[in-house]
Amino acid sequence: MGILNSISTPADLKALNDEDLDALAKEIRTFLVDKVAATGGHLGPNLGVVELTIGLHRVFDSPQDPIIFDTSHQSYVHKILTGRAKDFDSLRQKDGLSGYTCRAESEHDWTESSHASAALSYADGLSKAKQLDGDTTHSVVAVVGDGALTGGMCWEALNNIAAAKDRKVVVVVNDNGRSYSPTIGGFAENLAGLRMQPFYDRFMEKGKTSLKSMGWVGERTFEALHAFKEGVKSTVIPTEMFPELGMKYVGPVDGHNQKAVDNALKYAHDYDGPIIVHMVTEKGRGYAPAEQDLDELMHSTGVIDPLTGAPKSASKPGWTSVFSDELVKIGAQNENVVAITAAMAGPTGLSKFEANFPNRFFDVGIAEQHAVTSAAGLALGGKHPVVAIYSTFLNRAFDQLLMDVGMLNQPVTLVLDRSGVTGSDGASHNGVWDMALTSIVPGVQVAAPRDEDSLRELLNEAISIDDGPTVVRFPKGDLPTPIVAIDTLEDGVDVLAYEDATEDDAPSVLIVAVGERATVALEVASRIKQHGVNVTVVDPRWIVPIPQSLVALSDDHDLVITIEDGVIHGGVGSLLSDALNASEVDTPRRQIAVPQKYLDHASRSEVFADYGLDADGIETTVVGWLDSLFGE
Ligand SMILES: Cc1ncc(C[n+]2csc(CCOP(=O)(O)OP(=O)(O)O)c2C)c(N)n1
Ligand SMILES: CC(=O)[C@@H](O)[C@H](O)COP(=O)(O)O
Ligand SMILES: [Mg+2]
Repeated sequence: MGILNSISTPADLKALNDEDLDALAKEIRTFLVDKVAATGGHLGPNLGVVELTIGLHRVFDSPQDPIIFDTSHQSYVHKILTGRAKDFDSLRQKDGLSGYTCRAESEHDWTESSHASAALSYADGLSKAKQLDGDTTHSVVAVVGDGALTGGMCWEALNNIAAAKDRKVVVVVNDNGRSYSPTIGGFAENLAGLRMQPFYDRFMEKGKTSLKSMGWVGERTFEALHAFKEGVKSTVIPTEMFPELGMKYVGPVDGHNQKAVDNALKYAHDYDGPIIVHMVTEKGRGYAPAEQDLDELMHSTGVIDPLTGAPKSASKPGWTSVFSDELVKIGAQNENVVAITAAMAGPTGLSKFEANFPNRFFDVGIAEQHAVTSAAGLALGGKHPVVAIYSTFLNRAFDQLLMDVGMLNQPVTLVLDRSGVTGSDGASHNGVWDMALTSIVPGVQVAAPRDEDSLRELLNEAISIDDGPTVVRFPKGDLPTPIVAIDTLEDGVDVLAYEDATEDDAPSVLIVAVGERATVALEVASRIKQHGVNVTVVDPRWIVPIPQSLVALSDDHDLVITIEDGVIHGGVGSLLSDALNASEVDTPRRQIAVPQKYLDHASRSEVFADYGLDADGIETTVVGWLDSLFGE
């Protein structure tokens, strides 16, 4: 690690010679494998941007030239080169290094949301601010993946960036042909065409003389052409791409040839206007287990053996695998059921459905807004679409749910994996907003399963509903121990427990447990009955609209507590309180929910402990309420 240890700021990169640069890239790859194998993280994406990121920090002067990473899961090399190599043992851990760019960590980090396709919009705005401040020398650089480029915001931004010929915005397309799986769609095919276009043919048409007349770029291209004929794909072609946008295009550049990378970025740095640099890279490059992971090229790994890439701990069947299995069963029985993913078939459990029903499976790219409204279109055509996306990414498609699906009462089922606190991916990945958001949609029905059986039941129930949108939400991770209801009320609410205090005429507490929170609710009930209260625990199963039996039950109790894994504002607790108000039921109500804030990264259990959302914390809070309400 001789060279890497000598790099503490990007300035240290500028003096390195070719040999040292080559050695540095090798050392960074070794470092990435060693560190990420131990912590888990986005190994594949970062192995693919080593030379690209070195080039960025050699050519541009961060942070005066802001560098914005789209999604920023591929910003580990950027962090290494900006003085944070020493922190990688704490990657994605509580109080440790974030897995995404983080302004609190460094002046070199500008953004923090891990939601894709936003970097170009940030860059457009930042460059406008610079222009207003009279800064016409610095560039704003946005690194965007081919996957993220399938997101609509990118094209909204490009439309604006391309129009401002006097703003130095450098769009670096990190084209590895992959989201998780191969990137799909017309644009992706276009990029692939460019990626595969043998530069050689094109130049031969143009004639070498014309190239030589093109000055520096022509000379470099001519040299590269000869290099390419020996199989090295590194060339710089200033051609028009995106003709409808009129943006200058440089590339395709071999994103692992440091000289070609530096040349292309230098050209972009010196170019007085908006420019696209198309870098062709390989996700997982240089680490055989990643290169051999043909499904996802180790897009995201848990803790692995660095030598073999094998997971250190076997994954247990989780919520996603149950959904995956049940949807295939439903698809076999109902040919109108179709499935949609936004570039995440594997992580959302749709791969089995795709394998079984390829014609009824649609991957729309990282395009959640399009996914939801195209689902409305499929529903208008008589299908029952199941849109499987992570809860946090539904935020992107709220208007589409509200106006394109809900207003037309279309039978679209949204299956929201990673609902609730996910933890290690930080604030923008917690799926804590979906209950507050979806419950706004008139006519929507939202279900929250507590275990495997209820997930299977509720998924079937949701897909059988054909007069409006339905939502099924479940958390990340392993399945809880099954919880069997001891009773079921007329509107489907499951009674999970009656815990009786020993004291006569003890106050009665109703706990409404939302989804997976049923497990902790039962634990809390068994504890608080020791404090002289009778406790009933129920699981609504369908949480929107609020089941009417909860209103009657609340009226029969001295205190009603909702426990949910979602933000407190607009969650089930709020909805139940609204329903009680509407029925003039004045039973005291309290909410155990995620606070209305952006939560720093930590494990799910650490976040729960920090915010009093684990059994101990909930018990403490509830006992406080009991004392203040019923204390002697
Ligand atoms: C709006 C949104 N949808 C989905 C994701 C999940 N996600 C994270 S990275 C990724 C693939 C990104 O592909 P690309 O932009 O090509 O970057 P690469 O990993 O190839 O470097 C996806 C789908 C996300 N972060 N944001
Ligand atoms: C960067 C991104 O959005 C995802 O790759 C994210 O890391 C989700 O990870 P899990 O699939 O482990 O929840
Ligand atoms: Mg990609």
